[in-house]
Amino acid sequence: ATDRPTPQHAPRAPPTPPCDPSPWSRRRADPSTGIRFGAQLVRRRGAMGTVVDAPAVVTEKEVVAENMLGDKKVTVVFVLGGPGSGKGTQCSNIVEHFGFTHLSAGDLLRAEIKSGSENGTMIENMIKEGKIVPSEVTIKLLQQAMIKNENDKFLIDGFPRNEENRAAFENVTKISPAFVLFFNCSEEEMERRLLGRNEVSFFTYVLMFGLCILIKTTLFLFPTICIILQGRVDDNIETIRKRFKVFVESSLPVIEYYDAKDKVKKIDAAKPIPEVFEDVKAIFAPYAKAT
Ligand SMILES: Nc1ncnc2c1ncn2[C@@H]1O[C@H](COP(=O)(O)OP(=O)(O)OP(=O)(O)O)[C@@H](O)[C@H]1O
Ligand SMILES: Nc1ccn([C@H]2C[C@H](O)[C@@H](COP(=O)(O)O)O2)c(=O)n1
Repeated sequence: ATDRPTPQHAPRAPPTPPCDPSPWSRRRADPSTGIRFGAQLVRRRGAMGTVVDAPAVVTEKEVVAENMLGDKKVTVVFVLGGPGSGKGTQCSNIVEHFGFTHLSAGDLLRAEIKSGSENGTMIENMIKEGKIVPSEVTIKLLQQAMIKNENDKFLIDGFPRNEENRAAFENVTKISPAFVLFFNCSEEEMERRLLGRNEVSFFTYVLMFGLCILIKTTLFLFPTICIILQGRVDDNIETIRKRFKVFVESSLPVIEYYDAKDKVKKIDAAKPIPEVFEDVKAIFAPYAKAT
């Protein structure tokens, strides 16, 4: 054997076969969403033997134009920040003033649990543990929601939560965000807000019980009302602490990734709601609705 260096135009080795055929490896169109995938994602063994999603070799023909969802051109803003930093609150204001559609990844996952889908139990357990649901599940829900909606401007709230979310979304949809709105807030303040979100006074329970007696449906209605009043299953101190840890370890690196691309617009989210919205408004001014 000779010691000659490999010529630069040497034929490439064939791509490694996927070690786990997953929904990602389907090409062209996903029948349930009708979306043409611009890149194929396959499961490969990465460093240290971990399974990672990596784009496979794609031919030029298959590459879909940037920010096209099927045949639709879309503007996407990722809304990120710690749990309880006020993302949902401000998204409602942005929807009202700037005509965006709000898609909360957490809300879509909670709706999936309620729908009784086959993934429901897995999603519920992961949310209770404060963990991040596998990207393929969340991305599929986001894609379906964007396709169903006629709007072309979307606020994607609480996504991408980790590097896997980010890379998979970009690879599958070919969409990159116009910018990332980042709500910066201390853990003490976020904890106070989250615990407050689940607080329902004893008086409210008594009032509801009284109402149920009045309309003579205590047996069926009151337990249902209690479940609704109980609020989110993950707004308890134990899960909140886990969510903070996941945010620091997994979500902050995503914000740093976009920051390095100069795409992050950081908001001081510790201020009162109207003041935070003043800062948000300044950022969204270019998207003002024509009157
Ligand atoms: N600037 C603010 N000052 C005080 N309270 C706020 C502020 N913004 C939001 N809140 C309150 O904090 C709680 C959490 O807000 P919100 O649901 O908008 O946060 P979030 O970031 O979407 O949370 P999560 O990530 O858990 O979904 C709510 O009860 C909301 O009314
Ligand atoms: N990209 C996402 C977004 C949310 N989840 C799960 C895990 C979160 O704790 C939970 C609630 O989300 P929130 O409403 O606080 O944004 O939903 C996920 O796994 N992946």
